[in-house]
Amino acid sequence: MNGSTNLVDRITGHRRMRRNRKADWTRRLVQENRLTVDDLIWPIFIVPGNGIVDPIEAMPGVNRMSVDKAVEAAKEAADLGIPAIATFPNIDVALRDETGSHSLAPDNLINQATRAIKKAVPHIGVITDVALDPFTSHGHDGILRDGEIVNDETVEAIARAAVIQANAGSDIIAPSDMMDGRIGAIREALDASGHQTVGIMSYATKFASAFYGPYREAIGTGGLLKGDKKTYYIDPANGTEAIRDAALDVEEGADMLMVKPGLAYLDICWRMKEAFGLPVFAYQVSGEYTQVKAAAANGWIDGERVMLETLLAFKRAGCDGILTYFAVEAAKLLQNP
Ligand SMILES: NCc1[nH]cc(CCC(=O)O)c1CC(=O)O
Repeated sequence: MNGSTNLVDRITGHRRMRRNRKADWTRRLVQENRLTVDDLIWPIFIVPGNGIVDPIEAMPGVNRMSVDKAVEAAKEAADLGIPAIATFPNIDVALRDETGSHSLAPDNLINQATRAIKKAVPHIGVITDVALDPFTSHGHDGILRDGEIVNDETVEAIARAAVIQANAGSDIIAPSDMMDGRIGAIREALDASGHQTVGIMSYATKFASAFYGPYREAIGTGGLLKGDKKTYYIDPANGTEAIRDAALDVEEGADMLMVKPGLAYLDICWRMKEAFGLPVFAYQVSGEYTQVKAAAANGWIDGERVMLETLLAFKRAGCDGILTYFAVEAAKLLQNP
């Protein structure tokens, strides 16, 4: 067939997308988004004790670590160039109560971990979640009174806990509880206590999702949680409501925004970035991690490629970075592809 007058040339008018895809070098030249180690935040789980590395069954490759081991992990992350870690505690059940009061203990597990990590690895960022769920006997993120998660009292407690976390050396406070008014209250409390440089990464749009299952096993709230979190997390059906919720956090002084879960909410990532221009992070949560690991373990997908593809998808969706349990694995691959 005559190449210049063939059917496809007539249809496309000689515009062929495949020219830019024809070789590795053209593909590299036109690549729009790149994943780098600077995009990664590594969430880790802390348990009491010493020398403990306790595998989490539903999250193959992820462990609960005692503070000394968490310090080693933070060193490894820093050596790989990972900018920040996010810590989550699994505290003794005996220390959990209706109001999550142990969140206010200056020497609780999360604050111990922050102190130890900042002392040993000062140049890695430490992001601490300030929600009450690791500390409540019912597994909810707030104070439970007469079957209701009470907003304003929870906000007061969270703002106090934020100051205590900042005193321990936390660089960024990340409230994941979705109470109304918490960002403004935390900002005021931090500023009033001299922590003007401590940032706030708001879990601005956190959805009432089924993807959090393995995390609840990891911090030991799975069996405790009564009911669900639908009175404070966002309905997965609602995108516009999510943007409005994030807008309030921006007004109240959030420095960074987060979307959680990640992959099922890429539209929200994009809309947040467009709407506010603030740094936007996606949290690729436990259930997302587990899906990839489980399918890969069965030989049904190429786990490494799927991992990198999902992480890159967050960049394409406008995210500035990703909280991911894959952080170390991805960082190693990015160093030595
Ligand atoms: N404040 C709760 C909290 N903090 C982190 C996660 C989930 C993280 C994950 O699934 O990886 C959750 C959700 C929940 O248990 O309801």
